[in-house]
Amino acid sequence: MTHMHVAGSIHADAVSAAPNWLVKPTDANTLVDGLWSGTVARGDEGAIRIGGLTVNEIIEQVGTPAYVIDEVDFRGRALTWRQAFEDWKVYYASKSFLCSTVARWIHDAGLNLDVASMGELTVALRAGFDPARIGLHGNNKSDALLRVALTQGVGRIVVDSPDEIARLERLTAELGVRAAVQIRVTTGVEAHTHEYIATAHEDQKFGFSIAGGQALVALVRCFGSPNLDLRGIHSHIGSQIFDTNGFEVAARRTLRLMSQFKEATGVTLPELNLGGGFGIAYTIDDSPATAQDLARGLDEIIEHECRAFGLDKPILSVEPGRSISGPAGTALYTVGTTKNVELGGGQQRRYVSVDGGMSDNIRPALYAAEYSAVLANRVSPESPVLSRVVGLHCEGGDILVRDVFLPSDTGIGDILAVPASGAYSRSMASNYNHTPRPPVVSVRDGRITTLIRRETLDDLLALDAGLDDSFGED
Ligand SMILES: Cc1ncc(COP(=O)(O)O)c(C=O)c1O
Ligand SMILES: N[C@@H](CCCC[NH3+])C(=O)O
Repeated sequence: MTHMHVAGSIHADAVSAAPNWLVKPTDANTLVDGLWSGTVARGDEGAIRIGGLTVNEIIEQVGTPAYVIDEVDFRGRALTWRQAFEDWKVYYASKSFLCSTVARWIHDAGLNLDVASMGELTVALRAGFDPARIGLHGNNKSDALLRVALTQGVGRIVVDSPDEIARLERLTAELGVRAAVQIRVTTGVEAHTHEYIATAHEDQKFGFSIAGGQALVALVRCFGSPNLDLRGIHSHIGSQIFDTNGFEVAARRTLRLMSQFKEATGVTLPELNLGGGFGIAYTIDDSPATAQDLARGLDEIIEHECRAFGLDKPILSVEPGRSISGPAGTALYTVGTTKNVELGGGQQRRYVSVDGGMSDNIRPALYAAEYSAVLANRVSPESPVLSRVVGLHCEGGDILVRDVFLPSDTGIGDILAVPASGAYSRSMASNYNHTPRPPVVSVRDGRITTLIRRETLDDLLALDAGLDDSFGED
């Protein structure tokens, strides 16, 4: 199995060599392979085209900032994951991006769906997603959420704590139903990613510890519980991970736990879910594995470990989110102001302010995540200069792209395109500074479809219970 570099597009102290995206390119207009969704290319007129439309045509209809999903790319990726992991169940992690249309695309492609809140579950059910193909996550699921899951027939509930086991026992008895459950375990794997998105080390909130013994206790307790149908184990080690060693260690530790459970009860657990977290390319330094390579590698690991523990191969699942939705999305912004800052030693940095910012992409501020950007509405013959793409919010840390070379004449009214913006951008967007959230549109064969409309100031004002309705009227 391939062993990739660690940290990917997230700044980590461990990254020592200067990243390639800090090397001045000969032509800043080039669209680097691997960063853009499938139909993106520069048209003859120089503007970027997505789904058969130039960005100029797209923004004429939807404005900026906007998230643009390349429908063919998104649906193609979903299908690729399902085909690559053919004997596995593939759950699309809806937290990366969900709306009713996306839920239907995922359903049509034959994938299952991972939801982690009442909101995500509600969108999925309202979109008509088969509840039996939904897995429910969360470290603090409320009675109300569990009730909906149990009454609607959600396929798997991934149990995260002893309190939740008790809650499920009470609710299943009350409702007269059984719940198919997996136990979320922490494997102690230190995933090589930003600490905020690593989830399998011991000192964090998710799951039952294998090393501490709580995971085995939880499994045995659920096994003995008449209304709980214990199906297996769930492990998720973190997100934006390139180094597959972590999955290997997690597989070994979860299978060892399965063999301990077999020793204790005589029963082989039928299912193992290895979670998501597979890295994607945000900059030219990221080289993610293909779904086919990942499937082959994970299969080999599981088969090897099952032989070693004398276990039958369980029914396996993965839960990719970012690797399906991320590369399919491009964010478009309009440049509003620029300024040059002297860095010393004759160096300059050009600040390029756009009409969005940390409210539509919090990842750079939250994880020091790196992104790329290009001038999208035209090509420029001017020399590339070191630039920083910043937003319009009242924060010095309101950075969208920390370091990028843009043509020196990039200026007011130009459009910037940021690739790999389909995951955890809209889904983590906020209304900071009372900023309405951008729309999400899909494009395909020259046609634009609104998936989520642009929020308006009226949407925001409607929540303000203290406002006089007649404000602004004559
Ligand atoms: C339980 C679980 N499954 C799947 C995912 C999807 O992760 P990613 O979008 O990085 O593939 C996450 C998010 O990290 C998660 O918490
Ligand atoms: N939100 C994170 C991923 C982790 C979320 C799920 N555990 C990101 O943007 O990378």
